[in-house]
Amino acid sequence: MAHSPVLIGTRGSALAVTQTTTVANALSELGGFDVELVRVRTEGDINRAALSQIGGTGVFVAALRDSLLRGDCDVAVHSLKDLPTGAADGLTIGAIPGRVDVRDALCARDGLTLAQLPEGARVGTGSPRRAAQLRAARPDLEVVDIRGNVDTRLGRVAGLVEGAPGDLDAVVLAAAGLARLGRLEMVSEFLDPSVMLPAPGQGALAVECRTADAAEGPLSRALAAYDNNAARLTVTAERALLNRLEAGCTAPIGALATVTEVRLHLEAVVCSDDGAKVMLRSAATAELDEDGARALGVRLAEDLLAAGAASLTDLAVS
Ligand SMILES: NCc1[nH]cc(CCC(=O)O)c1CC(=O)O
Repeated sequence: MAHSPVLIGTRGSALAVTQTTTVANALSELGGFDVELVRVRTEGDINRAALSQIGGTGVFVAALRDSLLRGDCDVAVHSLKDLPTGAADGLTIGAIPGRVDVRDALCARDGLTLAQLPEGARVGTGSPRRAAQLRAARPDLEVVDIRGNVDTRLGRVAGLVEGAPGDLDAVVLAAAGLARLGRLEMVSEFLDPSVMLPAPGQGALAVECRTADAAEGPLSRALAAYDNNAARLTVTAERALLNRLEAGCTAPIGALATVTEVRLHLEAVVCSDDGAKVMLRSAATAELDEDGARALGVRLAEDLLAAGAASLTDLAVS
């Protein structure tokens, strides 16, 4: 084992391979071992149905986890926002690297901002969270359900990608994914979290490994060194909220934690999924430690439940 490379599992999409390569290089450098990428196809890549209809959470994740548990890879790299909040038997999140831009980004034709889009403009997103917040900001927009990888979605915007005719005025994508793919020039506006709260965990990666390998050895040391405290605290708070609401990554819930000098601040929104312009938004702060972060997420979730969050969206069914 000592001389064989550490096998790093990844989905096959351009975004996944880009972010996994970043992680693999960092771990190799920190741990002084060789790494090798292992591509794993996931249900989310194969199934073309609308993401919200594939059923259950973690469609991008299950195959990578199976591969870890079988020993086909030693480490799996996930986009954190795609990772179900429940613990996986025998697996541990060994590292959460520093977060990149957490915001959602509007990629519109002709450089238009959200405010500049003409009345009735067609905006594509497959995310109920983005759809609800778009409708709240601009009730006149026509929100169009789209799927596909980042390039496919950008190609839907008229005049944005050469050779793609495009049938939409804009799409909304995570700035993080666009940045990792070198496509930030497609962004016409970075949406402020006061308008569009990102998904819990957006802009963060999870480096998962077998629990037994997290305890000792070069891989465990590399993971510990790669872990970023602010990223772990903010993601812990956001995911504790999501978990308490018993919701998954397709629920119309936004959450963003930020570290101020001495406190952790968490803001969240629960949207109604019937297209009505109803949202519940709340915020709270806590001490800067992992228990405090978890408690903060639970507390804010309970505030939202007390305010009627469960009547806005079907929270128990992910
Ligand atoms: N649900 C798909 C997904 N999962 C992770 C990212 C990239 C952004 C990130 O790492 O948070 C994306 C694309 C998108 O939402 O635009």
